[in-house]
Amino acid sequence: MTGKTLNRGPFPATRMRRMRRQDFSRRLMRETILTPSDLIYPMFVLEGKGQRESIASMPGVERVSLDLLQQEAKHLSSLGVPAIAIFPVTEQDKKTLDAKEAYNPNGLAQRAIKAIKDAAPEMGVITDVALDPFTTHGQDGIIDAEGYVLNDRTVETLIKQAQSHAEAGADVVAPSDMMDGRIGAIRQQLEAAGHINVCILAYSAKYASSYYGPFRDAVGSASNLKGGNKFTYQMDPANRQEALHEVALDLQEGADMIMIKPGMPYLDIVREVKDQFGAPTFVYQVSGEYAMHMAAFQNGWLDQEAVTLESLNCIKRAGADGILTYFAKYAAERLNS
Ligand SMILES: NCc1[nH]cc(CCC(=O)O)c1CC(=O)O
Ligand SMILES: [Mg+2]
Repeated sequence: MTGKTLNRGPFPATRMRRMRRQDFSRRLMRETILTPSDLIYPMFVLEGKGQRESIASMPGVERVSLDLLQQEAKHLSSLGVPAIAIFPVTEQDKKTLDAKEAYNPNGLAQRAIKAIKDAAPEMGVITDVALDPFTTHGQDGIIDAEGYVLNDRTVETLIKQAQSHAEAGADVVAPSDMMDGRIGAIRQQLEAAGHINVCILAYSAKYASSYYGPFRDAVGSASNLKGGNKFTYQMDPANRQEALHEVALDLQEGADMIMIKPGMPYLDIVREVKDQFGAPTFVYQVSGEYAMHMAAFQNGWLDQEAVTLESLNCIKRAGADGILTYFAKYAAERLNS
């Protein structure tokens, strides 16, 4: 090193740091701005009154009865969160092999829809169309003697479930089951029944992910599943082109919105789907993603506010028009403050 002069090279005409130097110019060049309007809050609902249960693997998330759901809906509405996605916790004795509780007009999900609409009519209500909360084995469909999930037999039941949600007042039905042809079948049924303005949010590229563990604890399907998996219908995490194929089919069949799930490990898929189709694209930051963030926050290893908002902002930057996240309420509170 001694005796050598520093070669500075040509004087830089472009200094990228000029625009980063002050807050005003950082704000002017910011490409992605997260707002409460980007967020959808998934909520677990329970029977009863004044009931509130915590979920060990999802600190800060609770299962709540319908009266508390109504209070939450009003609060979320005042924060500017546009929609709630509801997930019923079905009592064990209502689970059957044919999952008929899924389309009970007085079922918990159907009453939850009405409860939200009564309390906060402006709140968008999104329902989960899938059979796993209603089957004794925790699979998303009707099974044969070998335990294989039967596609067309399951779709027959999903149609009834979606229609019952529409009749209860759902704005959006969201099939999360990954049966083939269900979007077209549900669309046809809704049209025939006069529910022409009910939207379909298709979980189009839903991967067979191990990040769903805490959700299965939350809805109580983990114990029913008995260590089983969903590899015969959900997608292999190794696949990319298959996701594009799935999205293309769901859009052809009449989906209004499509979803990629999980979120953060799958943002390459989000970008590609958004670029290729340009349709309203949603991302589910799932229970396992929430759990690992919370574990780090609770240990003091990561800063909760900064990391939460960064994670959501990055999902939006990747191409999401909206994000289902258990951080929706927290993030909207932070964004409003
Ligand atoms: N139809 C089931 C369903 N709907 C939403 C989730 C997962 C959501 C999450 O992990 O937050 C799952 C779990 C699964 O497929 O087993
Ligand atoms: Mg499909």
